[in-house]
Amino acid sequence: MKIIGITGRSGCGKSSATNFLVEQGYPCIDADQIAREVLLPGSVCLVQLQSYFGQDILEPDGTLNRHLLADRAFATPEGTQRLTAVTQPEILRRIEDRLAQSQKAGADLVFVDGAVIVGTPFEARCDALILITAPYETSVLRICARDGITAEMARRRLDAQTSLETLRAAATVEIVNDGTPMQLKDKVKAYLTSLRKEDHG
Ligand SMILES: CC(C)(COP(=O)(O)OP(=O)(O)OC[C@H]1O[C@@H](n2cnc3c(N)ncnc32)[C@H](O)[C@@H]1O)[C@@H](O)C(=O)NCCC(=O)NCCS
Ligand SMILES: Nc1ncnc2c1ncn2[C@@H]1O[C@H](COP(=O)(O)OP(=O)(O)OP(=O)(O)O)[C@@H](O)[C@H]1O
Repeated sequence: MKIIGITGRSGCGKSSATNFLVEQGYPCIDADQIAREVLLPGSVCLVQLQSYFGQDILEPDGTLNRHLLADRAFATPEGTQRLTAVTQPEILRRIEDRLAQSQKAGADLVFVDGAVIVGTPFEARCDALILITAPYETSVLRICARDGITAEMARRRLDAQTSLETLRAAATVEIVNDGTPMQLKDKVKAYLTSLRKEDHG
């Protein structure tokens, strides 16, 4: 079974590309969705995050205040590293569980969408890595529109993430999402065609 990672910095269009692949019937594992499951009320990871980022990141009912944690964790590269160190082992374990299920179901190809693949042990599990990119200020505008945060917060989020140079060095292919959503779909389609050619040639 071939594993293809889809990565890129915040707001580049990973989810948009993955949604298209799901529409086309490809099995996709969403690492952000798994990350949400890992931080449900009562999880051990939440307790560890609280001790570093503050007791108030949890609401009185035990749910995570995602905005507050994001503000604190993405404020510095160290904070982002700490967030990753706490959550990543459990996220990777759950991704492996889902991959095993896909393999059992007879899938020959699985896509894994994750902002944090490069530099993790999961990078070596990927047979290919698609990097989605968009111009910096385009990403800022898209993040602000989607999440209702200020441009300053969006830039901070981007600046705390793995550099584009590092991501490019690890990627098999780069898809530049600087046009319309339709153009992004066309680029993903072209990649799928090249993949089929590779498999049959
Ligand atoms: C801090 C949290 C709660 C903020 O949630 P919120 O809903 O506000 O934002 P969202 O999850 O959409 O993340 C915003 C952007 O930051 C990226 N991001 C999330 N965590 C990290 C991280 N540890 N390092 C770098 N980028 C990250 C996301 O993929 C996305 O591009 C959330 O990002 C989180 O739980 N992060 C830790 C888990 C993780 O590492 N997720 C990435 C899995 S691939
Ligand atoms: N080509 C495009 N033109 C206009 N808007 C776009 C385009 N691609 C994506 N978007 C929008 O930009 C926002 C960010 O895209 P998306 O959520 O796919 O990025 P992402 O890489 O998954 O982000 P994150 O890692 O922050 O979750 C979304 O609201 C999406 O609808």
